[in-house]
Amino acid sequence: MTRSTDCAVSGVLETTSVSGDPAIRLEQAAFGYDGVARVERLNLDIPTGAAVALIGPNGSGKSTLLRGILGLAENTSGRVRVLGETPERARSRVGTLPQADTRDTTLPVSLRQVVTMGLYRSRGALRPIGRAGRAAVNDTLERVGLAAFANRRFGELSGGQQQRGILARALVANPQLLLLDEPFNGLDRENRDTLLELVRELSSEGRTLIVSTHDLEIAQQACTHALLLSSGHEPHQPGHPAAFGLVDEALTLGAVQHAFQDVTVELDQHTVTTTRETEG
Ligand SMILES: Nc1ncnc2c1ncn2[C@@H]1O[C@H](COP(=O)(O)OP(=O)(O)OP(=O)(O)O)[C@@H](O)[C@H]1O
Repeated sequence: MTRSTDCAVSGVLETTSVSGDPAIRLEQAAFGYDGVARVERLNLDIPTGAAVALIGPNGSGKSTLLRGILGLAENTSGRVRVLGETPERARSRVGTLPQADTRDTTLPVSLRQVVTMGLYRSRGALRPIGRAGRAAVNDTLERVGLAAFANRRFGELSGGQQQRGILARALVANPQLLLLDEPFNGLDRENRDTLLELVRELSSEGRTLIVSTHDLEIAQQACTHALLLSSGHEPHQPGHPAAFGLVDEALTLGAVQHAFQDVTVELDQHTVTTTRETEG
């Protein structure tokens, strides 16, 4: 099936070919809060198995879009289908990694307990985890390289280890779709590379991922597709897509300039200082 994206930029990918059922279908969708759209004009299919870099300046609506896909931000207009269902019904099959600054690291819980929480979404908190659940927690901790830290208090782990622990929580229930909100923020080179490798692996297993990031190099290294959001050009105007498609085709200089406006961005390892454009 072929559908058109609602791209505001000429010269970027206008049409994306998609085969099979998309993991996410957005039809003129908008998401926001208290009846006010914060990101809009979303008209695209995210193919099953794609790893999508979600890129855009601060306030362009990346987190709001991810929350909308989870059914946690209002779908103020249009239609959204996630894994063939409404966001609320699909939620138990979706793993999430929220932004690091939204975490409470003061709670007296171990890393193992944090990862185990990832099983509650699909099973409910009252059902015992059982042997299979404990094995899933151990395997997932092994996978993210944190088996040796299982009983360590979560708040005592380094930022990079916490990030991998939260990823393990997202992975433990074997989700088909993963939404990672700025997972690379604040990571040193080693943790960044480990996480990059994990993202590639998860994608090669056929899972669909959306990874929000400010780093275009990460998008190019780990993702198949890119969705570039532009902030509204007037204050309080909702964000909207500037480009969507295969990563090399969507991340053109024109699309990046349109999305980032006055911000300095990195493109193909060269620093590009973009200038404000008026929308044509
Ligand atoms: N809970 C909320 N209630 C009302 N408005 C909100 C809420 N959360 C975010 N917003 C507003 O929605 C807009 C988009 O915010 P959002 O956090 O989705 O952007 P973002 O692209 O993820 O930004 P950043 O890169 O800074 O995380 C902003 O204007 C923000 O102030």
